[in-house]
Amino acid sequence: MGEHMSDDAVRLSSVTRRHGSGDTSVTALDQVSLAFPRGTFTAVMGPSGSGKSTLLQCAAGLDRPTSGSVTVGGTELTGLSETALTLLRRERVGFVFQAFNLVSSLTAEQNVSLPLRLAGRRPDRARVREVLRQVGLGDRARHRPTEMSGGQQQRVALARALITRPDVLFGDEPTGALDSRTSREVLTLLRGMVDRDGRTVIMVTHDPVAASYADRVVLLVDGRVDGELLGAGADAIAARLSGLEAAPC
Ligand SMILES: Nc1ncnc2c1ncn2[C@@H]1O[C@H](COP(=O)(O)OP(=O)(O)OP(=O)(O)O)[C@@H](O)[C@H]1O
Repeated sequence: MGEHMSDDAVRLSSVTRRHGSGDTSVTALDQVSLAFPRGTFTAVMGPSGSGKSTLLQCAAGLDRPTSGSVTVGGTELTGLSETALTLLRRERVGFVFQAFNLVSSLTAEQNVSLPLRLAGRRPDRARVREVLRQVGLGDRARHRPTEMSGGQQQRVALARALITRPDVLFGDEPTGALDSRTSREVLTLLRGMVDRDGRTVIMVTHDPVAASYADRVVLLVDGRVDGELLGAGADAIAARLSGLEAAPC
């Protein structure tokens, strides 16, 4: 198979990430193997400190595993130079965070164009407008973040993440700062990107309602995969999580 022919947008094989050394070392991820097939929406959940952010960071090439391997769109990240990793993150990976991280002095359109400019590419105005239309902000292209609601700002961040047509979109608590109605709007957009456009979404969340929009919930406990829920509703997810939180250490 050619390197872009993989059915998995992201794959982790026996990924271990240890911080520090000796007695004080912390194993944030312990032999984690997971595949994220193209065109699927996965939520990553687990108690605080279970390794969710570390998983996301390793999967996105922002952090390097101590051992094991990660592939994004069929490209093996182990052994890539910092420059190659930076390029990969710029072109093949999209991010949305809890804090929208928009540049306040720039309009929506300029914020969305930014990843292309950083990559030294000339932004195609029609494409920028098209992506803004896809997130329902076709009429806000000239607005600055301060002139928009939280939900609108997160949709600009989504458009910015999608402008390079990434292999995978990562969300670290993307609805954490939004009220429940606005969260639902953003989650419905993410769901639509997977269903309509075949995109791949991997999202860390603490919210069972947000996780219920995913096809699959991966549960982490102490840096290990503790199980998965497929097509589960918010109540079933909440029940499973409360079982984890109550478990003795
Ligand atoms: N840079 C670091 N140095 C030392 N330990 C770290 C570092 N980053 C993470 N850890 C530890 O690794 C473990 C996993 O952390 P991680 O942030 O991935 O968990 P999390 O599930 O995302 O937690 P939360 O839900 O609280 O954000 C924790 O014990 C954490 O203290």
